[in-house]
Amino acid sequence: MTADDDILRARGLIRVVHDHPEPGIAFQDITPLLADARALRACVEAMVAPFAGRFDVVAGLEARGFLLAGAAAVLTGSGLIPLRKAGRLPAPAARADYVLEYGQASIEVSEDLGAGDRVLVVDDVLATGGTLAAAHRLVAARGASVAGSACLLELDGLGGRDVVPDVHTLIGV
Ligand SMILES: O=P(O)(O)OC[C@H]1O[C@H](OP(=O)(O)OP(=O)(O)O)[C@H](O)[C@@H]1O
Ligand SMILES: Nc1ncnc2[nH]cnc12
Repeated sequence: MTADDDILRARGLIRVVHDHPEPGIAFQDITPLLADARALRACVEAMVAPFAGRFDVVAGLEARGFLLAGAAAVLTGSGLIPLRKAGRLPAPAARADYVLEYGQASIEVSEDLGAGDRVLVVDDVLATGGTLAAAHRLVAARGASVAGSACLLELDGLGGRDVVPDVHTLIGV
């Protein structure tokens, strides 16, 4: 089985949960995909592949982005920077506010993201693009640069690609 076969299979492992977390939302649940060793490895490898050698650290978005970012960091021998929901970091150094498909939120980063760092931003889902755009602002606020962005899923019809045109995504739903 090739890596492409594994990614095709990964697509079949996404569970759609209707009306979660609120009525009208078709929630794309990646839990079954994460539980499958081959699918998980193939997806993380394919997410980082276009950016090989071009980043120093992987920044992962809370919460589901952490799961993929941690794997991506270890796989590529990079450091890991958590971009946390506001109020969770003991010593935040910068903050960005944003709106998403079902609410609004803020994210923060610590001073461990430093000036000059080249950052690969990793998340599970691209929907409206609000989260990823906020992550880009946060990276810039620290004087670091975005080397690339990768998401496992891209939700069609929510405009995320218009907001962050260069994002690399694996599976469109
Ligand atoms: O493109 P956007 O419209 O910004 O939406 C994408 C974001 O929405 C979800 O985060 P959420 O904070 O809902 O959930 P989580 O804490 O479970 O990861 C998802 O994990 C992405 O981070
Ligand atoms: N419909 C959706 N399913 C899973 N994660 C999401 N993040 C934003 N919208 C989402």
